[in-house]
Amino acid sequence: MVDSVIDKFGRRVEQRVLTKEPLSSYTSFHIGGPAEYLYTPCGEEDLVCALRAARAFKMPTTVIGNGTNVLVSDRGVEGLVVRLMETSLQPVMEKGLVLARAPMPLSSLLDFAMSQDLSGLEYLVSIPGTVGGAIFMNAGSFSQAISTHLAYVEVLDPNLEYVMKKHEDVDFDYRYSEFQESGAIILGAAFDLEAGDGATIRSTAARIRSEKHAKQSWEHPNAGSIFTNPPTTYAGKLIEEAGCKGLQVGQAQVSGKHANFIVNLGGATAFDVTRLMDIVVQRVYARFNVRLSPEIRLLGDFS
Ligand SMILES: Cc1cc2nc3c(=O)[nH]c(=O)nc-3n(C[C@H](O)[C@H](O)[C@H](O)COP(=O)(O)OP(=O)(O)OC[C@H]3O[C@@H](n4cnc5c(N)ncnc54)[C@H](O)[C@@H]3O)c2cc1C
Ligand SMILES: NC(=O)C1=CN([C@@H]2O[C@H](COP(=O)(O)OP(=O)(O)OC[C@H]3O[C@@H](n4cnc5c(N)ncnc54)[C@H](OP(=O)(O)O)[C@@H]3O)[C@@H](O)[C@H]2O)C=CC1
Ligand SMILES: C=C(O[C@H]1[C@H](O)[C@@H](CO)O[C@H](OP(=O)(O)OP(=O)(O)OC[C@H]2O[C@@H](n3ccc(=O)[nH]c3=O)[C@H](O)[C@@H]2O)[C@@H]1NC(C)=O)C(=O)O
Repeated sequence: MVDSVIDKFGRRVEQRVLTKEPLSSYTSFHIGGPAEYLYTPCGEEDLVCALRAARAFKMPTTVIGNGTNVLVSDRGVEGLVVRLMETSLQPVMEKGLVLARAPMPLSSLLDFAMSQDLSGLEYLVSIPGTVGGAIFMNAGSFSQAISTHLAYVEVLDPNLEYVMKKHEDVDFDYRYSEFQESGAIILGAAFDLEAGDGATIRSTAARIRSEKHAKQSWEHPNAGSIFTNPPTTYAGKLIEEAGCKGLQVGQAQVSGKHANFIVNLGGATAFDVTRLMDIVVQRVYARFNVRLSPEIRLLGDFS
């Protein structure tokens, strides 16, 4: 088996490739079957090397960050799964911009901004993903999003060419970035932040963090909000009013604390979660004539 990994990816990449690795260990839901190959690159040259190899073998490629907004199929994911998550990375300042690589945890970016008394990212507190995952999802809260203070994004386009895109040339919307359609891989980003008062920045972040922890469900593995909010209302409100709080399929349950969270009570499968999501969608539709759309990204085969 090791030989075939070397044959496919070469010696440079081989040591960091795991075969048939359960993805449940890499998702906040603690759900998911095996990746055929799971690769955590050591820098961008290695990443490109592995992607070229996958391409040469016509192998499908899937990118994950910290796995906090994904539901991975019980059958796992075919081909190469690239995990872009690296806790040792730190932001740097250059020409007045804060530069962050995609695999960096958002919390490191926030820590850095706070240490420099820079304001603008406080609303990203307690979002447990990476910088890359947050840009892909245009993550945010309280009507603010990571795109707000973005100066530019560096990506690998589908031809594996390096491209730098200015903020104004990227299509962003609520929980949407054009990367969800283009297939580009986010490598890094630059943020244009404002100088602020350190104490105010920290107290705002602390307040947002405690508000989120008070409302949201952190006691069992989950993936944050399951559905996006419809334009003029809240998914959690509709799900609660449709009588779905506490509804359970297998070990997956609509949280009793926040109805737009599904929690894994222990050993839930992706099948349990998708069945539960279907029931919630049907009940909300029957009651309010509103069709909820998933925010979480489904990876692997769900047919
Ligand atoms: C307790 C909890 C609270 C949360 N609160 C919030 C919140 O307040 N606001 C909010 O918006 N979200 C929230 N989330 C959801 C989630 O944390 C965010 O969407 C986060 O940005 C996902 O980042 P990630 O690195 O975990 O991405 P992943 O879940 O690993 O991936 C998400 C998607 O991004 C793609 N992707 C990841 N990295 C890259 C890359 N470098 N290039 C291209 N594609 C990439 C993946 O293919 C996948 O489709 C919460 C989740 C949890 C568990
Ligand atoms: N100086 C100040 O006043 C403030 C500073 N900050 C800083 O900003 C940075 C970002 O803060 P924050 O985003 O809150 O990140 P943190 O890394 O501090 O995480 C906050 C807490 O949330 C928990 N958590 C994260 N993800 C999940 C999950 N999926 N399910 C359950 N629990 C989870 C963590 O638990 P676990 O450890 O188990 O992962 C941790 O206890 C931090 O470094 C923090 O120090 C934030 C607010 C105020
Ligand atoms: C967690 C995520 O992001 C969160 C983000 O942290 C918070 C920050 O306040 O705002 C959004 O939640 P949300 O819209 O559910 O915010 P909340 O303030 O908890 O609830 C909105 C409204 O719904 C009501 N509500 C919520 C949950 C519930 O069980 N019942 C209910 O009636 C609340 O009372 C409130 O009036 C984001 N979710 C979406 C889909 O936009 C995520 O995207 O994964």
